[in-house]
Amino acid sequence: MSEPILRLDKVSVQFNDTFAVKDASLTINEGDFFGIVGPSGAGKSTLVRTVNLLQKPTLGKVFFEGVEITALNKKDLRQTRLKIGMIFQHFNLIKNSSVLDNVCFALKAAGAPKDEIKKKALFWLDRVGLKDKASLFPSDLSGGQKQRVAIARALANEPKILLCDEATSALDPNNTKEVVNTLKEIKSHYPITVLFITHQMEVARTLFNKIAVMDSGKIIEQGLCYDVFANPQHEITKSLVSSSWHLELPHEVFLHEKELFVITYSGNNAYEPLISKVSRDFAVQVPIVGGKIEYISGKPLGILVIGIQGNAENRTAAINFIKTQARLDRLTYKED
Ligand SMILES: Nc1ncnc2c1ncn2[C@@H]1O[C@H](COP(=O)(O)OP(=O)(O)OP(=O)(O)O)[C@@H](O)[C@H]1O
Repeated sequence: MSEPILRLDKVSVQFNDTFAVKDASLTINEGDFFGIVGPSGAGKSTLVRTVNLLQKPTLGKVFFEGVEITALNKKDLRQTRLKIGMIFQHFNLIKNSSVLDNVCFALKAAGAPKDEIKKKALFWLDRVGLKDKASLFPSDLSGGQKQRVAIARALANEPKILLCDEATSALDPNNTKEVVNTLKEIKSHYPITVLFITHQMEVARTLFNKIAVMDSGKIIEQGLCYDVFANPQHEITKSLVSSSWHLELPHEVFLHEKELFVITYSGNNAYEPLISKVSRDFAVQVPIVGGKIEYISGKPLGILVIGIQGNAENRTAAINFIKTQARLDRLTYKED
C-alpha cells in the first residue's frame, strides 16, 4: 500500500501549562475527505495548524507523504508547504485585488511558469463557477463566492492536501451549501485529499468519508463517518450526533409519552418488522412519534422516535430486546 498523505503521530501542543492538543494520532490517505469535529475550544484549529507547521508540535511527529516534516530544515519545509493548500473561516482574500489577481498571486508566489498563470487561474475560477466574476473585487462577492475564490486559489497550485479551517462557519446555510457543493463537485472530478475542521455536524455528514471527534485536546473517537454517526460511542459524540438530527418534538409529545427513545437503523434494514415483533411478543404499544432518513456519506441512516407503553416489566423486556437488534437511545426533552 502507498504511503498515507498525512500521518500525525502522538502530536501534542502545549500553551503555557495547558495542552491545546494532547497525544493526537491520525492517518489521512489519498482521496480521503477527512473531518475533525468537536466543540469550541476542543483543539481542532491548533491540530490542523500542526499539519503545515504553522503551529509546531510540542511533542510528536508529523509525516507528509512518509517524510517527517517536523525534522525538516527551513528550505525543505518551504517546499513541502507548497503541497499543502489551506482555506480559512474569513477567506483571507486580498481586498484591493481582483478575483483573478487573487488566484494569480498565489500561483506567482509558488513559482508557476509566467505564461501559464492566467490560464490556470481562469481554469480554477471556472471550476468553482466564478469565471464570469474574474474582474470583480472581493467586496462585490457573497461570503460563499469569496470562499469559492479561496478554494480556486488554494487548488490552483495543485496541492496534495487541502486544509479547511472552519471554512463554512462564517456562512449562512445557503452559502454553506454552495461551498459544500463546490467541494463535492471538485472532488468528483479530481482526486483531491481534504482535511476539514468544523463544528457543523450537518456539514460533516454530507462531506466526510472519515471523521475524528475532538474534546479537550484529545481525539476521543474516529472512524468511517457513517459508522460514527450510526453508532457514536463517546458521550460528546452522542450529543453532537443527536443534536444534528434536529429531532425537535413539541413538549406535548413528551408529556404524553413520558419517555421517548430513538432507534437508529441502517437504512437498508426495515424497522416495521422489529416494531411489530416487539408489540406482539412483549405486550407493549410502540407509537411512532417522529422519524426521518438522513444520508451519511451517501448511505441512508434511519432515525425513528418511539414511545413504549405498557407495564414496567414488559417495557424493560421490550427495551432490552430492541437493544439486541438496533441502536436505542433515550431522548431527553430540551427547552429551546
Ligand atoms: N496561541 C495560543 N496561546 C494560548 N492558548 C491558545 C492558543 N491557541 C489556542 N489556544 C487555546 O487552545 C485551546 C484550543 O483552541 P483551538 O482554537 O485549537 O480550538 P477549536 O476546537 O479550534 O475551537 P474553535 O472551534 O472555537 O476555534 C483553547 O483553550 C484555546 O484558548
